[in-house]
Amino acid sequence: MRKIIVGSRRSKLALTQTNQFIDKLKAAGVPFEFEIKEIVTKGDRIVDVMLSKVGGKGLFVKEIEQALFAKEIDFAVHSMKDMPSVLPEGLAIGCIPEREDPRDAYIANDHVKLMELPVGAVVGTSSLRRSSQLLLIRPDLDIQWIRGNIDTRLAKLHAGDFDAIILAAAGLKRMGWKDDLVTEFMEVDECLPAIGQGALGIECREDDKELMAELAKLNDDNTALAVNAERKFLKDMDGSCQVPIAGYATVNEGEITFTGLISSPEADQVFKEVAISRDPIEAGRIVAEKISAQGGYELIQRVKAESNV
Ligand SMILES: NCc1[nH]cc(CCC(=O)O)c1CC(=O)O
Repeated sequence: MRKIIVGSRRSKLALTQTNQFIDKLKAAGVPFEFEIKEIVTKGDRIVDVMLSKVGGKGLFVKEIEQALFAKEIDFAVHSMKDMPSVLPEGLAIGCIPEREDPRDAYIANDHVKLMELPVGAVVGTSSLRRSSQLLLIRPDLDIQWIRGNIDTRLAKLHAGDFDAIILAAAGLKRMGWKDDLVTEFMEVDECLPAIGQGALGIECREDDKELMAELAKLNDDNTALAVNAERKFLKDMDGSCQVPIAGYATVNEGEITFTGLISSPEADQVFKEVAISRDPIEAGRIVAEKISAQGGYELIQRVKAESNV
């Protein structure tokens, strides 16, 4: 029986996601043995710098992709939202399993609701996407950067460093946290999720046909359609962590409804558009075109130029 080496970052969330996916493969009767090989990525080593300042998305995947090319590993389980919009030549997404909750979770000390926080309350997030959308609802909040894994962030919250924090619901649920930890789940129309949030992407070598065929068994067609629309938007907007970018698609009987958003970091300029199509690429492209036509593309270029000086 072929032994598949699975690469994983060594964070608790990454290892949990990897183990849960391997369990699903086993339950589907996939005829392989599995061994996990832990890989430390640049993103794991940088803890105190704002991610958007040090190069964004690629940080968590580069070392893993090198290990794939070197055949040290056969596949890796990524959070889709950490994956750049274009994969290197020779690598492929073997499957996109069913999506977890895509929403952001607002967690406050004493469960004080977002609209009931005192003026100037301190909210922790390290995501420009979350902070800019939060400022649209509560412009008075004092948003401060928070880094570290889920446990670290919760500890900082409970120690009183913050009045509230925002985390992805998917990470919390996969780690086994119960819903009562969360003060409010932010609905997607008030805080549009990150591209791919809640979804996993299984990355492998494109020429490993034997593995690709087995991975395909765990593909969730609707999640894949939705994520493809979201990632087309990301690609067309030339998205990077420097600009708040968000996107979320749902699929109903083959029809994809995709909403994309770009905003300035200060949230004084926000572009949000919707497209409906049966083709995910078209859905993503139309929203990107609409937003670009209104000045969204210039906004991205401006923010990029400013952050490079
Ligand atoms: N940015 C890190 C990251 N990448 C994926 C998740 C959670 C799981 C997911 O979104 O699929 C998280 C944590 C968070 O944003 O709270």
